[in-house]
Amino acid sequence: MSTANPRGTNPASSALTPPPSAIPPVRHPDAPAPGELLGAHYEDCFGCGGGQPHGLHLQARAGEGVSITAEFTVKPAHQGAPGLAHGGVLTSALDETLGSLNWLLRTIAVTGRLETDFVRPVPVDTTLFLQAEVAAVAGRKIYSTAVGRIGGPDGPVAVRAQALFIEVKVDHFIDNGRPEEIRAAMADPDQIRRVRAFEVNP
Ligand SMILES: CCCCCCCCCCCC(=O)SCCNC(=O)CCNC(=O)[C@H](O)C(C)(C)COP(=O)(O)OP(=O)(O)OC[C@H]1O[C@@H](n2cnc3c(N)ncnc32)[C@H](O)[C@@H]1OP(=O)(O)O
Repeated sequence: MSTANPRGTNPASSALTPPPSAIPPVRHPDAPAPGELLGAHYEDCFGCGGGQPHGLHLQARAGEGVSITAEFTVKPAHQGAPGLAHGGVLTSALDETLGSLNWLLRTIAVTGRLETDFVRPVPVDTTLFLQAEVAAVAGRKIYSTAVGRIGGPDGPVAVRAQALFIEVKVDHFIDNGRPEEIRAAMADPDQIRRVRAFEVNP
C-alpha cells in the first residue's frame, strides 16, 4: 500500500500530516511474524472480540514491516441503509485495524483523530479486505493509513482512512475504564491477550 497519497485526490487535514521531524516506524523485535493471526486483544472488544454477538469479529494478521491485514464480513446487524453497511461500522473496522498496528510497535496508543473516505457502498455479506500501515512516528504521535477493498485483497477500494494515534500510559485505561471490565481483562488467563488488552510492554 502506498503512503504517498493514501487518500487519492482528497487531502487529509494537516493534523494527519507527519511533521518533518517524524521518523519511520520501528517494528518491535518480538512482533508477531508476518502472516500470524493476532487474535482478539479483548474478548468484549466491539472490533475483534468473540464476546460481542453483533461485533465486527475482525481478524487481523501481522504483515511485513509495521503493517496489518484484516478481514471483516458485513452482517445484517451492521446495516445503515437497507442492505448496506453503516458508515460508522466501516470506520470502526478501519479504527480496529489501525489500532492493531500499535501491537507491532509494542506501544500503548489510542485513536486521537481518524478521517475516513467512503468510496463505494459495501453490501451486507461482503467481506472487507483491510490493509493498514504506520507511515511515521513523531514523539507520542503515530501516523497511520488504512484501506478497505471489496471482492478480494486486490479488489476495488471501498473505504480509506488516515489516523493519528497518541501514545498513552496504561493508566489511561485504569483511570478511565470501569473497574469491573479492567479487573476482568486483567484476570484473563490468556497472558498474551491480557497484555494486549492494554498493549503493555511485556
Ligand atoms: C493488537 C492490539 C490491539 C489493541 C488495539 C486496540 C484497538 C482499540 C480500538 C481502536 C482504538 C480506539 O478506538 S481507542 C478509543 C478512541 N479514542 C479515545 O478514546 C481517545 C480519547 N482521547 C484522549 O484520551 C486524549 O485526547 C488523548 C489521549 C488522545 C490525548 O490527550 P493527552 O494525552 O492529554 O495528550 P495531548 O497533550 O492532548 O495531545 C498530545 C499531542 O497530540 C495532539 N493531539 C491530540 N489529540 C489530537 C487530535 N484529535 N487531532 C490532532 N492532534 C491531536 C496534540 O495536539 C498534542 O500535540 P503536540 O502539542 O505534542 O504537538
